[in-house]
Amino acid sequence: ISGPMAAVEASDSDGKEQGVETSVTYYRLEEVAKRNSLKELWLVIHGRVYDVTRFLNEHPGGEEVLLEQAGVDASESFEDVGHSSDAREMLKQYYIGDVHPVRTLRARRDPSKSNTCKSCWVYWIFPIVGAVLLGFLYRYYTSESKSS
Ligand code: HEM
Repeated sequence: ISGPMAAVEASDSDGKEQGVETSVTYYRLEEVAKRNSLKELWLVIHGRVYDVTRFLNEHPGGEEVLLEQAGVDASESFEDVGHSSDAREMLKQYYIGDVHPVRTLRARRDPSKSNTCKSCWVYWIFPIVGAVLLGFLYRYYTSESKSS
């Protein structure tokens, strides 16, 4: 699954005209993680995705720290610094969307995934054991027929 998730439009009286402003684009963390270079740098702060590519050389804290947080959840490091309210205001201009709430979906999917994996393991181990056994049986019988 790749590409930004379909935009979900907030209901608005004139939704069609305002669609671009009122819609929220959801990005999966995998999508954000790909933008981890100087060419394209996204990071997550409090569930929101920010494209800070053009902010890199403007950041008073330097581009190094942003590169370190590239493509990941930077909420903690952002708070640790104790950014000013000015800095928080600046976030808005780099906001591009929210993190897709995929974790709950995955949590639901994972147990079944491991279950099917267990069973598929069983499915291929039986034929292999069977084939080895057949091999031994074949050798046993052919050696017996030779000796007798
Ligand atoms: C888009 C996100 C960010 C914005 C808009 C931003 C903005 C700013 C601004 C305006 C300052 C100047 C001080 C202030 O006003 O608080 C600053 C300082 C600083 N920022 Fe950020 N920042 C962001 C993300 C981060 C992240 C993820 C880190 C990771 C550690 C970080 C580390 C720092 C540090 C260390 C300073 C202190 C610089 C100093 O004290 O000389 N920033 N940032």
